[in-house]
Amino acid sequence: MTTDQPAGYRDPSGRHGGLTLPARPEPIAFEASATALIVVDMQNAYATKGGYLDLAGFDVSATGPVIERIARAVAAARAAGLLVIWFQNGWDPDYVEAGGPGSPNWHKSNALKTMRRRPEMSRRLLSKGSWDYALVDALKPEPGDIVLPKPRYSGFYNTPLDSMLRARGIRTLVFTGIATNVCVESTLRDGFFLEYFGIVLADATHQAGPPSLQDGALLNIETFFGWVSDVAAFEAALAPDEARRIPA
Ligand SMILES: C/C(=C/NC(N)=O)C(=O)O
Repeated sequence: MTTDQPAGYRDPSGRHGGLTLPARPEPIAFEASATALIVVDMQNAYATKGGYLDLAGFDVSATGPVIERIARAVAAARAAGLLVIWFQNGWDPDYVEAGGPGSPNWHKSNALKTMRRRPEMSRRLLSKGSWDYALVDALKPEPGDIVLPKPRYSGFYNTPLDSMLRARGIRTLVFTGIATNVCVESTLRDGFFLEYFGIVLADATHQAGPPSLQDGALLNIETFFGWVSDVAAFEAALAPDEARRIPA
């Protein structure tokens, strides 16, 4: 849906843009040139059987359709000229970046806990260069995209993400990926504090844990931190005007 605002218009409230995305709790305006699509941690670790989440006992059996919908969102974003950013979560093979016992990450990371329980997995889970760390085969960054390694759940923590976004005038972040209740929500929350407008495409995300965590994360986001939409609505909002016109 287009508005009659002039090109380049910036609403001082930040809710700028000539495009409108139907979303909960209300539609949100955005501008393609000021929006990035973020694909969170679509690595074998999180989306493939035999990867970290699966080995740690989390259900990854429903990630196939999520991968397909992420591919659709990426294609729609690229066609409309949006910046696409791929997060990759993990650490060096010696896990120095993971922090030792002095870091809460060492105590809470289920990947690190799994490796402590099963030493034969050591250096395999979420370590840079491993199959587990690699993005799933079906999703491929292209030239012009940004691939951003991150060492903690939030993509803003100890990464150049904020300056990369500011340098490009990005104000709206559209999230896809895994896990809704961990790295997606953590990054969207940090973005909220840094004045970014965060939108989750719910059907292009998947939780770590029971489905109640997906529902809880989405409800929390739409109530307190951002907006929740879906891939079909995102595609329709980005479709060229002619595609939106109803035939006579
Ligand atoms: C549980 C978990 C989630 N990561 C994510 N990408 O949301 C982890 O990294 O341990």
